[in-house]
Amino acid sequence: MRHRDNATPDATEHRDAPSIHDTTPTPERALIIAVQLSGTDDAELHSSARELERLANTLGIEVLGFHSQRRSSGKSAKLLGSGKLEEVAHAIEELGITRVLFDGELTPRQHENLEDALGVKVTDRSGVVLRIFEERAQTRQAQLEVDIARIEYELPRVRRGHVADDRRGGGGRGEKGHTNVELARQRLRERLVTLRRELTDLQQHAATQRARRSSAFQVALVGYTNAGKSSLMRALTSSEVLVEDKLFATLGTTARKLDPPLQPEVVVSDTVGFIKRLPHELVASFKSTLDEAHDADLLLYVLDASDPEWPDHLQVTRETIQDIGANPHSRVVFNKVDRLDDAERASLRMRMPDALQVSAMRPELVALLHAEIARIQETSFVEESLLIPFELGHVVGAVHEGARVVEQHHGPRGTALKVRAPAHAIPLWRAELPDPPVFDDADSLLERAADFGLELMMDDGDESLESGFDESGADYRVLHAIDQEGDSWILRTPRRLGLYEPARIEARALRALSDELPVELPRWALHTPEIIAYRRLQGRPGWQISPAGALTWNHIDPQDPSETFLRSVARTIAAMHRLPGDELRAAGIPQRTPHQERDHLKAMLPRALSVLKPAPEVRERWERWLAADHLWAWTPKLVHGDLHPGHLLLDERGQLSGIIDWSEAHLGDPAIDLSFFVGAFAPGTLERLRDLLDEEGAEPGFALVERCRERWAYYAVITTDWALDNDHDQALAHARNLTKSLESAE
Ligand SMILES: Nc1nc2c(ncn2[C@@H]2O[C@H](COP(=O)(O)OP(=O)(O)OP(=O)(O)O)[C@@H](O)[C@H]2O)c(=O)[nH]1
Ligand SMILES: [Mg+2]
Repeated sequence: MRHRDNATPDATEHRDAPSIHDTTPTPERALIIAVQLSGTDDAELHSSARELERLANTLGIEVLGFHSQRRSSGKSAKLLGSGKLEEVAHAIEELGITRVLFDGELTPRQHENLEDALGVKVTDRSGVVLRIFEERAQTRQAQLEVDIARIEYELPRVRRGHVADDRRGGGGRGEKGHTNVELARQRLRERLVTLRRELTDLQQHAATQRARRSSAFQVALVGYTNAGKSSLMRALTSSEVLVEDKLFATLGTTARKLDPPLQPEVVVSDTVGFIKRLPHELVASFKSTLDEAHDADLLLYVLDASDPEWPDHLQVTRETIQDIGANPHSRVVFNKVDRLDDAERASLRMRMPDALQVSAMRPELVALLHAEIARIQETSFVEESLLIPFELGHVVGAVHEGARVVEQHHGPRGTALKVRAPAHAIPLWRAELPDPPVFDDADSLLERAADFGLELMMDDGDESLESGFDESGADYRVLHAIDQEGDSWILRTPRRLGLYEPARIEARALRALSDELPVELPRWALHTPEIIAYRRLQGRPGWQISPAGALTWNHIDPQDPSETFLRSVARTIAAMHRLPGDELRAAGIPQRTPHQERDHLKAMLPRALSVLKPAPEVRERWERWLAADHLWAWTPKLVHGDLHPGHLLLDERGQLSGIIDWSEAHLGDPAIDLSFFVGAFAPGTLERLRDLLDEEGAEPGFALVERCRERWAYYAVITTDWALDNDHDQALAHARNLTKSLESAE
């Protein structure tokens, strides 16, 4: 019965086991055995065994029974007690069992002992999964990954005096005995090196292939095996992808165009299914098959709605995706809802209101998924303008293919295209264009705006504005301009290169927020690395600082801010707190968790201390705040990040009508925006504002007043850090004054 003299048990099986392609009428009959360790409850034990049964079915093995035993350790050489072994041996007799499947991983020693005790072949979980992977590996890459996993699985087992059998050749089949062990191992290791090298080459090739189509919006279907990923893929792309009611129908990924097509193009990728407790030898090869998920713009977590274990499946899938460090926008998709009745669908909707309910078998539901993909693609778009010199006509073609062109302007220096496209696509085209200049005179900036079709003149009619550039900002020069109709515009141009990426984040934040808040936000009509232009908003900033440093307040009295003003602020902040974090992250708005924020602030302290040399009690105050865990338990909310009165636009009555400069916007500590009410207004203002925030339903978190006060006290450190980075003497002087005021307050 046993053939173990010249091969490990698993390797032997390959010769004996009926392949799933065999027409053999009698399927193998198997029992599953398991060890129940303390800490594993019955439900887990059985669900894992059911999964192993499905895996076995995939290999054409029929499972006829299940035996388990509670043990304190899975490490003993015999694994099961002798009584249990007898019970299993008896069942083997009774049912005509030809194979025992162990739901776990066996050491080579345990493997041997079990086979000796039971008299039939034994396969552990790794062995089963490996065999499925081998059967299903279709692409060369998948085959290589599985071969590598197989050799890694075999290598330690050669030690037992058996020479491993590398099924795909080269491993030394038939070589025998202890004397050849070292030689056999050496060969396996050499083979491993060759396989790995080939795999690396192939992966590089795959990566370049991905890069080539990456101006397309990429959707990846991920999820548990048998959830219906391949079926959905086929329904979404009208293509033939292998679909089978077996686990692991898909190994290796495939990518196809969404059908009906969208503009710009959407590519859908299918991926390998997940399982719980993936054998460790296979983890690496499995994860490498998830590269597509890594690069995706949208991940669809596909769940089988008719499988009661979907919550587990979702968790496993999410954890693995996190492990590989992928963090794109994602949606949960329940598939196979055709198998549910209305009540079941309603209850799923209660549990997962944001999940889509679809069925690969129902075209009208597939159409819903198609529409959702289109909607999410749309939210991923950014709107920017490109000026393409006439000699680079091929870029115009590429842009038309990969973007939605919303405006086109032919000027003397080239074709200007205003496009809406996935954020990652635009830099690909920009890379082919000449670098834009830095503008330090107003006329050439206006001329550049005209190249994009925006005809503006300098605004020298308004007495309160400086003519020419406003040079007060550290990063941008600002120009006030008017158009043909006399409407006012703001033009921003960076003082240096390298501000394009932060500006893109600001653009995405503005796009995501512009219709969501009860006040006006800038709408960028022109966005390029060198110019940002928008219509000036109504209202006046709460304060203005003259070039000489004099501060004037508009429409509010900082000593007694009106109820109208404070309520309008509270209402806006409440609206910001209500925005769903997921959507904002998906729209490209960065997040800082309490942990990250604290580390970020801590890191500034040493340099600021050495420059500011504060009194000991001030230093202690700063350190105490950073160490007080209870003040760092807030939930990240949308914050403006630099909400001083100069960024608040007010109408005549002092009501907030607009907010400008969202360059620091992120998901973070709500106290950041509110701390200015400690620093810039009369004592007691923050407490008044807090009560209004409560009334308006804002969620700034616990201990708000203390958090704002301490954050304000730390503002001296933050300002110092910024002043040193930007070589800004005025800001440094300001930070010193703040520090002094803290000393006298103590
Ligand atoms: N009733 C029903 N069955 C479906 C649906 N979608 C898929 N199936 C069936 O579910 C089984 C698995 O489908 P696949 O598309 O191969 O699943 P997969 O997620 O790609 O599986 P792996 O490639 O193994 O990870 C097949 O028998 C499909 O016919 C659906 O919406 N409704
Ligand atoms: Mg599949």
